[in-house]
Amino acid sequence: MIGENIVKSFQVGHEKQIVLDGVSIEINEGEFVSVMGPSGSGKSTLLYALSGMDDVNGGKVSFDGKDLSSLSEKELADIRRTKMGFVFQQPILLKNLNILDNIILPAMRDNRKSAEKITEKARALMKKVGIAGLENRDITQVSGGQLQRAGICRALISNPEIIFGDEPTGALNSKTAQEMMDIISEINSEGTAVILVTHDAKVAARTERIMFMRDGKIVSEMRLEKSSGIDMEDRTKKVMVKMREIGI
Ligand SMILES: Nc1ncnc2c1ncn2[C@@H]1O[C@H](COP(=O)(O)OP(=O)(O)OP(=O)(O)O)[C@@H](O)[C@H]1O
Repeated sequence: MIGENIVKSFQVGHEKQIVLDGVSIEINEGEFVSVMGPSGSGKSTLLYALSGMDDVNGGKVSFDGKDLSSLSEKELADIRRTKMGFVFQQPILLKNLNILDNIILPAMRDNRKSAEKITEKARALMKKVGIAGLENRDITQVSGGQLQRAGICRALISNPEIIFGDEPTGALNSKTAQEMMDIISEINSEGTAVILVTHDAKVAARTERIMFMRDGKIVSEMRLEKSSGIDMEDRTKKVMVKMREIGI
């Protein structure tokens, strides 16, 4: 996925507010990237631009060699549904469906797959993230951490190439957040690229590359090794030093 010189502005009253001011970013296959920066620096807007959820005012976003702006609404929706997965701070699940039906919903629109196969996959994912047995629960009958795990299963049901996470651990306590990061790291180690926005140095320290944003620009970048077997405390400290250095 390549974003070249992305510009995004919003009209607020008579004023035009530039929120992304020429951002270029490349995410390689299977990479694990995070975006940090002060509130309002444009992190979520960048995720929306890269995933085609929002159009851009300048520059170009390409995915699998295709310029997103050249695609029809349907082509774009198909790419989002089959190649991209989304995890938000609060999972967007439907109230009138149980957990299992919420997870399988995006894949049920794919005519090439049988409902049985999709359900099988959903059950395997639920087991993997530790929520097996909650299939028939209503979304109001599970904890925040369990709901977030269901959101991850839903994001993974179509085997996406990339997962976009907008503060995926933001609403969780620190223990559950780390468990969630274990799951996301495992998904990444199996080949899915991940880009996530976070305020948490501990979360960013789990990734391989951190992009730091300020006022709609990427102002710095930090590379870390693949995280397995590395002292996370030391890694987190390094991220915090960098944050302090650039004033975040
Ligand atoms: N639809 C919109 N209309 C007008 N302004 C918007 C819109 N969406 C975002 N903005 C503005 O763009 C700026 C960047 O917002 P964005 O949500 O990308 O920031 P962020 O870095 O993700 O912040 P946070 O860490 O608080 O979530 C903010 O000033 C916000 O008010």
